[in-house]
This record gives sequence, structure tokens and C-alpha cells, in this order.
Amino acid sequence: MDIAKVIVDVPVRSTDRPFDYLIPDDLKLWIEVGSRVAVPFGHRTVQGFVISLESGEIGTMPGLKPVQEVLDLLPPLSPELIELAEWMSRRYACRRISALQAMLPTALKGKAERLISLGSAESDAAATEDELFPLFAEPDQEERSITEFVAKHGEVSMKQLTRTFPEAAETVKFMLRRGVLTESQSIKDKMGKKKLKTVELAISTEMARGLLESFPARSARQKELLQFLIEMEALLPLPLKEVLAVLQISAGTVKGLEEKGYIEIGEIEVYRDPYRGRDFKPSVPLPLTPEQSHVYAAIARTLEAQSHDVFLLHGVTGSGKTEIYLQSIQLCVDQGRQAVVLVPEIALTPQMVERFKGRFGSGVAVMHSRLSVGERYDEWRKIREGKATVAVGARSAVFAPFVNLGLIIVDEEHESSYKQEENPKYHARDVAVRRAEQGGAAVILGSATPSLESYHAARVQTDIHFSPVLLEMPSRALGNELPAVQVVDMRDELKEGNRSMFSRRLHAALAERLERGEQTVLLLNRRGFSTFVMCRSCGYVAGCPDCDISLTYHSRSDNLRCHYCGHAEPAPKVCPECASEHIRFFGTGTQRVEEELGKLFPGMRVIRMDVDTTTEKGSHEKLLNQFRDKKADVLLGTQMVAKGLDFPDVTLVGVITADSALNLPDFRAAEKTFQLLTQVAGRAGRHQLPGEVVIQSYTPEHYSIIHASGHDFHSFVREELKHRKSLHYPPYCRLILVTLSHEQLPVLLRLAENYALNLQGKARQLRWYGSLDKLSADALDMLGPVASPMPRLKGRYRFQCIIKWRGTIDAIGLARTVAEELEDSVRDKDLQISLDVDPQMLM
Ligand SMILES: Nc1ncnc2c1ncn2[C@@H]1O[C@H](COP(=O)(O)OP(=O)(O)OP(=O)(O)O)[C@@H](O)[C@H]1O
Ligand SMILES: [Zn+2]
Ligand SMILES: [Zn+2]
Repeated sequence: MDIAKVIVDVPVRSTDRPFDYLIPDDLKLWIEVGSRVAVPFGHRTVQGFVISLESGEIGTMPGLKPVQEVLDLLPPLSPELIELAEWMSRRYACRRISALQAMLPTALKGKAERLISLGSAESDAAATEDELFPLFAEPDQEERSITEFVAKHGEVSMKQLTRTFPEAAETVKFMLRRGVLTESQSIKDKMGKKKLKTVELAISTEMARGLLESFPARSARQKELLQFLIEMEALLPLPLKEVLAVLQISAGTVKGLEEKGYIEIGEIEVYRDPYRGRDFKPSVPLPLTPEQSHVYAAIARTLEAQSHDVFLLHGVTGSGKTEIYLQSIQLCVDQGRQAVVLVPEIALTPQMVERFKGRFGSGVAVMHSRLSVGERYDEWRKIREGKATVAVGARSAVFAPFVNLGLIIVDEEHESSYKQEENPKYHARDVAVRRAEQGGAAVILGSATPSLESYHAARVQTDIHFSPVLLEMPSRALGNELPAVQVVDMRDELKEGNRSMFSRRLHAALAERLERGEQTVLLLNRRGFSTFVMCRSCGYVAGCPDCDISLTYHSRSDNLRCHYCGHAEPAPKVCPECASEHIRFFGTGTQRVEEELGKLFPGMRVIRMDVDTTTEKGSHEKLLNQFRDKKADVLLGTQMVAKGLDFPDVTLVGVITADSALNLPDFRAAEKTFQLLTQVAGRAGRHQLPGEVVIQSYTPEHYSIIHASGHDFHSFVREELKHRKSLHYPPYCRLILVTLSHEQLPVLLRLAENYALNLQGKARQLRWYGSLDKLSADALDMLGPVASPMPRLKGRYRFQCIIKWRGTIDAIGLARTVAEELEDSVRDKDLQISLDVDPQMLM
């Protein structure tokens, strides 16, 4: 192999293709497909990824530059992941480099660094002073110390040099020009490995014992250390820090013994383990219920054959899906293969981690955004170096660098957080299915409320997604009933004079729990229900001057903030339009509910869990532990409290407003409402005590609320699918959201119009264009251009087109080509076009 094809880390579209580099002889054994390398690009050194190797006649490739260095001992990506990235770039219309970068921990997102070393002739160790300073018999003292400094270190960074010689800028520049110093570039990672100093014997134990007898009396401390190391022989090398602490000796003592050559100070690499020192209650496989056995048998057949299948596991809340996951993983691990478990970020609670660590111990690597960059890097390395067999993590864990992956589990597969909203805009569930298909692994998509896309695909053979095997578990594992649900019409409450945010029913139920010492989970559905400021006299609403959305009130700082761009201003005391004092904060935040609870139930202990109380690392966990240990009566929160929690004493779940999200401009509003209500209702009565759920609503007749209260997934799906079909929404077609943005509105209008016309024209030529009402299998239709629901963001105007399509046509390729052609033809640097394939939000 002589040539490496490399995708370079340069963020412009024209470089989104492989570039050829020569592999120098000394790197031949080090470079593989998936290696991260430093390569020259223009005048810079950049990071890149080797996607293939080729042999070629070097003579026929004049001008090819060589690879500069290999950046890792083990290639961070496997050929399988390289292939997956290629697929992602087509599937999500993103650049290859952006797909590759998404697969790596932040710590490996290397940046070029300038390095200074001695000039070529001068770097020769035998160089005499005369050779070093040919033009000057007497180099001045400053030059001399710089040369010595650089020679001693071999290579120094610009930063090191400027710190050490802050005054010497002119001299260094002069030395560079003369060639005494030379400059190069290298890629430096954001995060190094963590090392620990260790100490051990440098001589045999026999010899050390012999030495003890004749040890000089004035070195008693050294003797003590030597003796200790002899005793601890079996445990060597020992961490230096611990030895110092145990013996109460100084580093000088150690140094002294080292200088005598009796002991050796070394270094070992350690992993920053976020769960170090924590005990996880070991758990053993439970005997499965008949429903579970049935489901497990189907999965086990596929695993035993080591073949690829996708299972959609639809099991009601508390049906014991997790036990199915655990036993399937066990089977996979017993075969010498590895498994990945994806969990939505907010459901990745300590309780969840405990269930996997408890069964598989230290073989579990955990990856989520609340870990530090270093911790995440180390968990990732544990996987890469074969020290972990199971990875549990949020979205990006789908890229865990296992080499023999046998199983991918996607828990709560309906969660929209599996879709990444920034580039690359991938959906982890779809990537999981693709990765498994590529590598012959099984996939389990689990949920109590599967997405309509997955469910429909399992029921009908659709051509738009994979076709999973449907497995259903309609009853709870512990044999108890799903909780009884009561829907309260809040309009009636108001009519009958109750102005509180709590209905009489919920109030009474809360009082009962307090009396019985049982616990309550209260959900405040905040989606589409922000705390905005409105004047009751004239209707003025405080909005962001840049984003055209209403500002949110923050009581802690008493100011108003824009959640999209961060704009902040003090909260007004009088209306800026009409000077009225009746300006009020509308909407209900968790804080207000907490205050209200305090008034209605003095002494009630409430834990509030929302973005404000969980910003600090570990706070989420602390709050949940407090609740589990019964240090509170009520757990009050946003979406965070709806998922995955399994607390035996929770017998009441209250939903303050069920329908606040129903009026959002989102075709999935009903689906999301149904899912949230079903999930949160599922937190009640999971163990011995029966559960009760109270849902408060202003539109109790809405089918998503009716069916959620009846735990009736199938009826909900039937009704929702009817709507989707008649309006042409997924799963009956696929969507591509095209957003164009520009600082100038008139320019944007023209460009958006252009985009739409070009797209329609091309689609017509290809005979794809037409209404989706027609019976043809391949069809494409387009809505827009219209102003985006967020028409202005960070000072830029935004317009969008929605492409609806079905069949085998390459609509994604078309949308991308038209975008690139428009960018090329107008050459307006301010124009941005972004494509979102299968969007979760039409914003
Ligand atoms: N075979 C079994 N025997 C005894 N207990 C079981 C069994 N399977 C599961 N359980 C218990 O049933 C309870 C519910 O199980 P689990 O939390 O796995 O359900 P789930 O389907 O993941 O629920 P959710 O979707 O609500 O998170 C847990 O307390 C679990 O320990
Ligand atoms: Zn006013
Ligand atoms: Zn704003």
C-alpha cells in the first residue's frame, strides 16, 4: 500500500471528497483504514481520516504529499464505522467529515498546533557552536538560551516558547529567518490520557532484602520505604501518592532511594471512571414471565444464529422490557460479542445505569453529556481497547467503537431526542438499524409507545423504513394492573369557581397521599407553554428584538430572556406600550407550582426537577436519590420526571396541564402528547401498591387524551394514522426540511423562490413531481417557500420549503444538488441552506 485516501477536516464543501497522500515507509505498518492522520493541506497541517488504502505507481503520481504523522496507536475508527459514515453522508445530506467527527469523543477533535525545533543543519547532535551560529562568532546570551531550550526539548510549542521567553519575539523571528529555528505543525488533541505516578523495586526482592541489613542508620526513612515495597511485592507497582500517604514520607525520600538505583518511578495510564468508588447492587437474571419468555425466545433465535433482525418490542410501562434487554445482552456477551444500549439523555438516570452495572459490572462503559470531556474520552477508550463489552449511552453511543457488535438496543425508541438537531442531523435509531444490518447484528427497539413510523413499518411492509418484527408485552411483569386514570375538565373547574391550578380531584388525591405517607409525581408539560409577559390592558407581549418569539421570564434574575439567541433585558414594571401596571407573567412554571403547593399543603416536602435545578453535575442523581429515600413527598418536574423511574411508593401521578403542546405547529403534537401522558402515567403503582393518575386538561375530548387515559395504544394509532394518511405526513411519506437564511429579507425571498422553482423544475424533468394523492409509487411534492415558524434567528431571516416524497426516488440527492447549484451560482457568502432529512421538528 502506497497511497492513503484521506477525508480532511476542512469545513468547506469543495473538500468533501477523499484526497490522496503518500504513505512514507516508516508509517506503512501504522496506517490502517480508520486511522487518524495529520496531513499537509494548502499551507496548513490538518487532521484527516484514512478511508481506504491503495497501491499505486508512485512515479505516476508526481506532486503527492506524504502523510505527516499517525495520531493514535489504535485507529479510532473501524472500517465498519468508515462505511457507516459514508452512508450517513448520503442519507442525511451531510459532509463526510461531519459524519466522521460525530463518531469521536470531543477529546479527539484535534487542532493544529505550531511547533518550533532546531533548523535542519543545526539539529545534528554533533553540531558545534560555530556551525550553529555561522554568521556570528558570538551569539548573544538570549539566542544561546533559546537554542539550548529548544535543543533540550527537541520540539516546543509556540506557547511554551513565548511563556519561557516573553521578551524574545524579535530574536525568535530572526532565528527563524536564518534557519536556526524551524517551524512545523502538528495536530494536538484536546485531552490527554490521565497518568498516575507509580513506584516499584528496581532490583530483585532478594537483593533488596540483603540491602536492608546494611542500610545506613541516617536513612531510616528510605529503609522504611524499601521494607514496605518488599512486603508489598505482590502488589507492585503501587501508586506513588498512596505510598507517600501510608508511610507519611516525603517525595525527597523516594527520590533519594531512586537515585541509589534501588527503586523506579514509573507511570501508568488510568481511566477517569465517573462511577469509581460506587457500589452497584449485583443483580442476577430473573425467571422470565410467560410473556417475557415468548419475546426472549424470538430474540435469542436471532442472536444464536448471529444474524440480523430488527425487533420492535412494544411492552406497556412496567412490562419488564429492561429484563429482556439484560438477558439478551448476556447471551450476546457470552458469544464473545458486544452490545450497545441507547437511552434518551434525560432517561439516562443513575437508576438506569445501576441496572446495567449491577448485571455486567465494570464491563459497562457509560457515555452521556453530563460526563466531563476527559471522562467521556476514557469511557470511549475502554470500548476501543476492548476493556468494555457493553456501552450504555445517549444518542452518540451508537458509534461506540466495538469491533464485534452483536446487539444494539434502542430504549424508548419513539423519543425525538434521538434525532440530532445540529449537523450531521442523524437519527440514532436509523443509524443503529443501518449499523446492525452492515455488521450482522440484532436490534431491539423498545417502547411502551412506539413511534408511528416504527409501528407502521412493523405492521405493513413499507418501503420508507426498515421492517421490524413486532413483539408485544401487554401486561406488567409483576402482575399488577395499569393505574386507573381520571381526566378532569379544567373548564368545569373554572365554571364552578375553582381558580387554582389544582382541580379538586387532584387536590384531594394529593392530600390522601400525604396522609398515607405515599409519594406523588407531578408533571408540568412545559412544551409550548412558556412563561411570557403580557399586558392585560392592551395585549402587548414582550418579544425578542431579533428572533420574533416571546421572551421568557426568569424570576431568579428578574429579567426576560430569549431562549433562541440569549438576548436578555430587565422585566418591565409597567407596560412599554400603554404604561399600564397590569403587566403580568403568564404561564405556569415549575416554580409557581412549587409555591402553590407550599400554600395549599404547608409542610409538604417537594423536590423540583427542571433545567434550573439540574444544571450542576450530579444534581439530577442527587434529587432522584432523595426522592427514592423518601426525603420528599412530591417529585415535581418537566418531561424529566416522565421516563424510566421505578419507585415502589409512588401511587399518584398528576399532570397539571395535559394539552399545552397540542396547539403547536407540529404534525406530531398528538403523538407526543399521547406518549408523554402514557409514560408518566406508567410511573404510578409499579409495585405492590395500586396507582392512580389524574390528568387535568382544557380539551379532554381530544383523542390523544382519551386514548392515553384508557392505556389504549392501538386505538390511538388507528385514529392518528387516519389523520396522517389524509394529510400526507409520515409514515405515509418522508419529509425533507430545507431552510434558507440570509441577513437581507429581499435577497432571501428571491433565493428561496429560486430554490423552489429549480427543485420543482428538476423533479418535473425526472417525472417525479406531482401530488401524493395520486396512486404512483414514486412521488414528490413541495410546500413553500414560507417563513419558518422561527422567522428570524440571531439577526438572520429564515424561509423554508418542505419536500414530501415517497418511493425509491433519490429525493435527498435532488434536494442537495439543487441547494449546491444555487450556492454556486449566486456566490453569496451570507446565504445558508440547511437540509434536514426526516426532521423531528419543522422549525
Ligand atoms: N421476570 C420478572 N420477575 C420479577 N420481576 C420482574 C421481572 N421482570 C421485570 N420485573 C420487575 O418489574 C418492574 C418493571 O420492569 P421494568 O422497569 O423493566 O419495565 P419496563 O418495561 O422497562 O418499564 P418502563 O417502560 O415503564 O420503563 C421492575 O421493578 C422489575 O424489576
Ligand atoms: Zn399595555
Ligand atoms: Zn432572540
